[in-house]
Amino acid sequence: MRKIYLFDTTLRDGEQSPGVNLNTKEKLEIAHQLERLGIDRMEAGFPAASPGDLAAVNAVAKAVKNATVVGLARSRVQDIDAAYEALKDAEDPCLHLFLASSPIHRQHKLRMTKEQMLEAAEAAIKYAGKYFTKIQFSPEDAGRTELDFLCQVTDMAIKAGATVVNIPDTVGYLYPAEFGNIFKTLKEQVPGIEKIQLSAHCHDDLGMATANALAAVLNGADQVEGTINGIGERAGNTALEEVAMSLETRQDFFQAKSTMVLSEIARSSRLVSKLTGMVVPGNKAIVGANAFAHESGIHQDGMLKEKTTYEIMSPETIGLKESKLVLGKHSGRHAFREKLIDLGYELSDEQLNIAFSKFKDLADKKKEVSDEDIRAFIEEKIVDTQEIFSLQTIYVTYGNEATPTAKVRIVTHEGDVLEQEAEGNGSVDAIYNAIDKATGEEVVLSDYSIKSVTHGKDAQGEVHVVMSQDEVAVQGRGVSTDILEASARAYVDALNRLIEKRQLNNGSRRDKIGLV
Ligand SMILES: CC(=O)SCCNC(=O)CCNC(=O)[C@H](O)C(C)(C)COP(=O)(O)OP(=O)(O)OC[C@H]1O[C@@H](n2cnc3c(N)ncnc32)[C@H](O)[C@@H]1OP(=O)(O)O
Ligand SMILES: CC(C)C(=O)C(=O)O
Repeated sequence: MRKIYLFDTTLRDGEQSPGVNLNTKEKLEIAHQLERLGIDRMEAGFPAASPGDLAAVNAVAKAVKNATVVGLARSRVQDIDAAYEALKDAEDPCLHLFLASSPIHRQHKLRMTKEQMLEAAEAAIKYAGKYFTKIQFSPEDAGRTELDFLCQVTDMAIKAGATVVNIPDTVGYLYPAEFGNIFKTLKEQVPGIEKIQLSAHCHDDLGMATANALAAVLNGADQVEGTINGIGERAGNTALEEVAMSLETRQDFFQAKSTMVLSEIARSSRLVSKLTGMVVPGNKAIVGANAFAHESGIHQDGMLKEKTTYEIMSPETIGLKESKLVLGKHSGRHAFREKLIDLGYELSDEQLNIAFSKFKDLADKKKEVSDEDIRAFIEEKIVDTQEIFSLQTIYVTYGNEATPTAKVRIVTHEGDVLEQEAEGNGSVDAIYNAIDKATGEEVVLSDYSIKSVTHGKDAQGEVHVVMSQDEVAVQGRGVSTDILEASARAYVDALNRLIEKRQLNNGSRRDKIGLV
């Protein structure tokens, strides 16, 4: 197996993400985590950018013992001097020099001819050779550079003393076959190429940063550059966790490996996200919240039977506890039953069917059904199988200048339909008056409270009521994504408990119910 060196530039190119600014303490925290992650080389910053960055690179250079610490510099004396100042205390320092080689950059940005570019880069590499034994040279925008000129640049860099030549697809322009071909060509055509390491630095403008880096590996690259979570200038860089997991998962194909400590991936991702403020998208490969989550019934059933049906990697490998089966509107009975068992509910098949249809109703209203949601409706509905009254529909008319009215339809356990309409001093009061009229019950409501049991905009509201009749007091509870529905359910629940109690004491008073 060939070893692929990992060069992390979270602290340099990653920090170039708009809005990201890491202070020395934060850079040190990430640097230490990168050491735990087993990164070979880490680019700590661009010392000539500011005194603050010079100090931060210096702090990382002093602190890091298990990786090469790299500083970036333009091909200018003052940048190289600043980098030397920053890296002089490192155990294993490396200078990263760059100068653009593409026609667009030569003509418009540097205003240099090919010859001037070659001369300036050569002079810089030679000057840096006085201070550094490890020098990486990058022809910026190599991806859009004439291939024969890129061979010339690489040849010059090797002869001037570079130890690594890094090929950047600076603007994420190339396709994997094209990028791979650059490495193949350099390997075939540049004399002495075997004396140095070749490296790939890709950007994700067309979503191909990882694919391009892996194409480079297949064509002889020794090193891949990237960042944690793929952060970086514009659309970002190759995500190193994607490269390491690709090499691990498809060893059969790549015949190469990295020494990344895979179980530190999740922790590294969380730390970088926290300190940079860059949220990891849920669907991000490897480290997104959904990368090991399954929502649909058929997938969940497959996962419960054999995980490899829908997972090519295991979450434990990257330091996560386990895969998640997320309950939502696409979930099926297998996953639902498993969740109930996890939550400590053992239901009969009949109860499971009732609960499953309740769950589907709720899932139609909510994006994701949480454990609290399930507990709420299981405790509300399954425990209470004896329903004298069940609420079928409510309609409420409300306007701040009109009297609220409510119309309810209730079905009794014998199948009778009770429908009534009433006014009230508020929507809830109107609902309760309509239920009283429909059921014929005379009760005193002594308490009403409402709270949210789940989170977010589609949270479920839980209503508690306390009512009494002839000195018998009961509580009722109702849960719904709609607070008026939760209020109605709590009231009907309390009525059912009241009647149950009364039946136990006195026998049935169904004669009082006003049927429609
Ligand atoms: C592809 C990459 O990611 S490269 C790294 C990009 N990162 C950064 O730029 C972050 C740090 N940069 C900075 O803080 C500033 O740009 C500095 C301190 C480096 C330079 O600032 P300034 O001196 O004000 O120059 P400014 O950034 O406006 O312009 C860049 C100059 O460097 C030149 N330049 C660009 N790249 C190189 C290079 N590799 N070698 C030599 N000169 C270069 C430009 O042609 C331009 O020169 P000019 O002033 O003669 O026209
Ligand atoms: C400095 C170089 C390697 C760079 O960041 C790029 O070209 O994207």
